[in-house]
Amino acid sequence: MPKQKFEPPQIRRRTLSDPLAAALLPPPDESPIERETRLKAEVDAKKVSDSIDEMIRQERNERKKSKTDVNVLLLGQSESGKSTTLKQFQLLHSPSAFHAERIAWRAVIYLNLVRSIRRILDALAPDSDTLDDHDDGDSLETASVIITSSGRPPSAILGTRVSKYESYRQRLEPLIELEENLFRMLSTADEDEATHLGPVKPYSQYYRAENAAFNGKTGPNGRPAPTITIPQKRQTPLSPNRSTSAYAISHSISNPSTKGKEIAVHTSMNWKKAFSLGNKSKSPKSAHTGEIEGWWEDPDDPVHRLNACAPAMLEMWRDPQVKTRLEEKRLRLEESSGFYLDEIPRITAKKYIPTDADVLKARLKTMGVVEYTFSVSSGSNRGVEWKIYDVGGARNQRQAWAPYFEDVNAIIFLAPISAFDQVLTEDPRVNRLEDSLLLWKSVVSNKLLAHVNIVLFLNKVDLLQSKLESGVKLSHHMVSYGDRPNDYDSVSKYFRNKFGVIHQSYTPNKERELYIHFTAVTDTRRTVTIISAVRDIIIKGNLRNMKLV
Ligand SMILES: Nc1nc2c(ncn2[C@@H]2O[C@H](COP(=O)(O)OP(=O)(O)OP(=O)(O)O)[C@@H](O)[C@H]2O)c(=O)[nH]1
Ligand SMILES: [Mg+2]
Repeated sequence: MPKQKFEPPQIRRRTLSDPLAAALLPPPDESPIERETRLKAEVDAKKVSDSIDEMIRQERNERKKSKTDVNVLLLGQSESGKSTTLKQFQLLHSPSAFHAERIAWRAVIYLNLVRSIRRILDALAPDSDTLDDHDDGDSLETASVIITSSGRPPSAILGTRVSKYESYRQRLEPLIELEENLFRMLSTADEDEATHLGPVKPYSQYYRAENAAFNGKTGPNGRPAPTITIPQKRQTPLSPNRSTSAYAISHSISNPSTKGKEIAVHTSMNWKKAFSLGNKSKSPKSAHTGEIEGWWEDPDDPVHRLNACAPAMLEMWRDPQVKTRLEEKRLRLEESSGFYLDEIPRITAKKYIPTDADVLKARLKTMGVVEYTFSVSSGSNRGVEWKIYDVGGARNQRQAWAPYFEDVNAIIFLAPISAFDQVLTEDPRVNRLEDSLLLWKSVVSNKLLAHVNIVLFLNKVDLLQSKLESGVKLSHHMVSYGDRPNDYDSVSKYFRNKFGVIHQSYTPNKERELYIHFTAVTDTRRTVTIISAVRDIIIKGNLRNMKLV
């Protein structure tokens, strides 16, 4: 090996070109005593400098340790249960605010019920046998439809005739008009609120347009203010007529050609006010005591129409021929707003006030991002400020997620494992479970999220259980399941393993622990326990990450 050349002049020249280095050079005529003094001064200066560095480091650590914010992002496909999870957090941490808002959900619950009725009528219609279920994107949203190779439910071709169909249709006709009217009312209840129809724009477009679509309104951190979307079958015109009662029925707005469109209602601070059915609605307390007149005194309130139609609704829902027909069409209304059908007399009562459970089950599609802040007043998490972000899970909403990845400390990912036999509303060619698995893979493999704690909620286990018990076979929809037993234990373990393996294989951080819970987030008792456990996991994970930084 050739000897390396030593070239001091060059080095010296380069060093001298650096004014700081030149200033630090010892004087050329330095005596030994001066040199000793200088070196000692240098050692002392280094000690001071090191102790300052140490102080800064300690201060930074302290600051991190006392940092009180925990940001949690709820992720998952549409209808996975994110907003329901958020409602559980609200119910647990701000129960009085949650109760105060129950009344505002009345309109949404009415809409959910009326939609179920319309879907039953659609399914009973004699000519519906000739329809391919995919024609109606709306019905795919929540109904479980098993698709055969021909693309049609197997028994839909030869179906039971419901002898009283025509009578039901006529008696329930007022509800179809009421549905349209409720949409119109919700979207115009507050004149100051921006309301818009049509497809949802990606996040970037909202940003670029400087929130033109939101009338210039922005949420915290300059991010677009959130909106909530109610899926609807028919689009209604948006010409508020403030001179008439908010509930007056218009017979001229029916427009079936626009079915499947969605209506978006702005959800800045006033959205719940907008949903409170006008200024006739009174607090639950006054409703009970009867001190003040309530909405039921208003002849135009939707409750009267619902109340009048209740006997027909009840009769239809209990009709054995209807049950058989729905089974034939494989329309599983219990997976969506169907649960209100079991409560028709209570929900259509004139003085109906939604219960906590009703609110938890009310379905409103999220558009944009909803933020909820709370702090815990006792226990080891005391003083910690939590921010939970609930995003829209539909495909056209997912661009809005990325800006939240930067500050997030933990993700709760929801995968509805009951959905193995369903397809996406936004793309009926895609199986919902497959979409969940792909989404899961992209979240766990994301490098930006490498040090973010992830908690997985395998959700809707109640529906999974009843689906399996009713005989729906997982292997018909996931060939890889093979001939394993079709019971809840085996199926749930299979899903747990499937999601676990994806995390293990794709996470950029092999140290990351994955926490998996089987959940039914509409069930408050079960969910409260899980939320407490999750809070502790997140706090511990956060502390661990701080020590690593
Ligand atoms: N039976 C049952 N229903 C559930 C469960 N979780 C959510 N739901 C219902 O499923 C529907 C959809 O839930 P959401 O919380 O609105 O879903 P999301 O993930 O917020 O949906 P997007 O806002 O569209 O992204 C609601 O009607 C919920 O009540 C569950 O575990 N069991
Ligand atoms: Mg939601």
